[in-house]
Amino acid sequence: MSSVEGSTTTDAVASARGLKKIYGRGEAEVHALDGVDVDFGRERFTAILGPSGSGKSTLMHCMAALDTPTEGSVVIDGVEVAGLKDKALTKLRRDRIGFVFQSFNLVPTLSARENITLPMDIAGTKVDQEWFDTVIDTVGLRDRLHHKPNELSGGQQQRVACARALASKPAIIFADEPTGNLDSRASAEILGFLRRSVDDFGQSIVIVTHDPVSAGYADRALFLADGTIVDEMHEPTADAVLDRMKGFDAVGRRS
Ligand SMILES: Nc1ncnc2c1ncn2[C@@H]1O[C@H](COP(=O)(O)OP(=O)(O)OP(=O)(O)O)[C@@H](O)[C@H]1O
Repeated sequence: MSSVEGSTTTDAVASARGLKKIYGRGEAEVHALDGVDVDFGRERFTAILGPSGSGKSTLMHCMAALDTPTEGSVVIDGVEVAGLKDKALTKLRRDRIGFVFQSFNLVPTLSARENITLPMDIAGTKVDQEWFDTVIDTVGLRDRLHHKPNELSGGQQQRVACARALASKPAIIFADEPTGNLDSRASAEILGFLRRSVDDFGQSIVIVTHDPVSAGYADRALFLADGTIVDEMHEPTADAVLDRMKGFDAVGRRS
């Protein structure tokens, strides 16, 4: 087992065992994930950190069933992802997984409201109005619902993306550098909102971040290097995470 002791727990909403991802062949072969065992806790906020190229995005994409691992297993909310047929995979992604991208990924021709309800509209699921109201009030979007993405600031667009992820009450939300394109004030708003959705609504969240301050909002920080989990921290503070990151040398290993 290559993960650090303690990165697996019993009350997990998402788990990986022996996760490997190899890109390319022969001399161009890259082991982006090199045997990851990890559990993401239910109703917990987890941050994944690590140097550039350490495999953070690959791990997120494999966990969120957006990419297929070369080896190993991923279980989301009790469902083994490997071997699911297209229809079942689409249903898993739609019903149990939310994803927030660094670049917002909103549909430019739709209003904020339409973007938020789009996954449910496509699935033919009825929008739970009470929950919709709770979500948009929490992210402070009520007076922006009829605006198109290009009429919104970056922070507002990311709030729409977070509301879209939350609206279907997924088992877990993965967010890949959700504040990477935002200034510090908008970042704090988004992270505060993600934190509240864990504390108030019992949402489970995993984010990838380069930023120790962002990791400080999480319950747990995991550190990746060279495609494996090399360390973890419970109740991380920005200072403690910064100190830990200074312990990586140029290729990411603990110095
Ligand atoms: N589609 C791909 N084809 C080939 N190699 C890839 C591909 N995607 C990622 N890689 C390689 O896999 C490794 C891990 O990449 P990944 O994007 O997961 O790292 P990361 O930690 O998210 O990096 P960053 O912080 O820079 O976003 C890197 O060496 C990268 O070059």
